Amino acid sequence: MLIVRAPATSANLGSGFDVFGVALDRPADVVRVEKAERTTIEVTGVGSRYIPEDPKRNTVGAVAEALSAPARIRIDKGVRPASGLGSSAASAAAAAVALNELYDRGRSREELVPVAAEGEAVVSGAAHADNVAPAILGGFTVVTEEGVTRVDADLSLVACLPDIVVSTRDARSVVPDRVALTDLVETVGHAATLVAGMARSDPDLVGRGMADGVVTPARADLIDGYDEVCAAARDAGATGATISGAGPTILAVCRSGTQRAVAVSMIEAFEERGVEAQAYRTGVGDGATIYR
Ligand SMILES: Nc1ncnc2c1ncn2[C@@H]1O[C@H](COP(=O)(O)OP(=O)(O)OP(=O)(O)O)[C@@H](O)[C@H]1O
Ligand SMILES: N[C@@H](CCO)C(=O)O
Repeated sequence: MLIVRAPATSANLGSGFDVFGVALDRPADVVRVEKAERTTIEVTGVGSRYIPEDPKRNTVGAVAEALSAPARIRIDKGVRPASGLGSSAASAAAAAVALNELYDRGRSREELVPVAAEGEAVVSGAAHADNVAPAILGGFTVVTEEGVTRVDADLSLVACLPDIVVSTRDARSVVPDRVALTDLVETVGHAATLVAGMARSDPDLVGRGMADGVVTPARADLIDGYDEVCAAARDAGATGATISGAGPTILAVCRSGTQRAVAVSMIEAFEERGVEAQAYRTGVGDGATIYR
């Protein structure tokens, strides 16, 4: 048997829709795999009752198929599904790394990114890799058609998860399919600022670069209290806050020493709207890790 842990991830970071992603220290999924005649899946842990065990409907089933690696797969969920924390991607990434090792397929970590993205197509209809890339490689990642670029970064983060469910499929349906040139120019500026900030582990640049006037405003209505929670995070010392992935989690970047205050303020702002929430005090983390 092989055991692999893969982390939660936060995609988009505002200006990098379907391109940027970052691995978080926590939470994480743990996946156990054993060779078998055919693939079977068991799911336990956070939100497991909402996750199908049918290999055709679970992200790890698509990964096993793509690697021709049938297995008994047990998933212990630490990342709540439909959270905006790359729940489906964490399982897919862990399964890709585990099955590659179990069957000695010899794929590099970079080569496993499109394999794990096959799993994402099962749940959201698109094989986007912005969650699976950081879940496999760790750090901050930039995904394009040409491949993945990885940047090491060290940042203090808060991921605040309200008791609201937003499915990626629904959140994608509200994204505009055209942008004006002025919006494009502004987005390129923000995205470039964010990448420079990641390369320098500079929370001010990253926070500034998270601004986005295209996708985020269209999705903000799906999260009750979005504006208030972002404002509370900034007032408590965050340099920026935005929707994590497709939401409803809100990701905040913290100045040194402000992480606890940011977490508390975000929870309280949700509570003022009558929404329960929990906050992960986290940072930029490693990718999938194999435990034999
Ligand atoms: N192994 C899995 N883990 C979690 N969700 C899964 C898995 N396999 C299938 N799903 C389904 O995927 C959906 C959750 O994925 P979704 O992409 O909506 O959320 P997320 O991964 O938390 O968010 P995001 O991609 O925005 O960060 C649920 O409908 C769930 O049943
Ligand atoms: N980039 C994706 C991430 C969610 O899976 C989105 O925002 O729809």
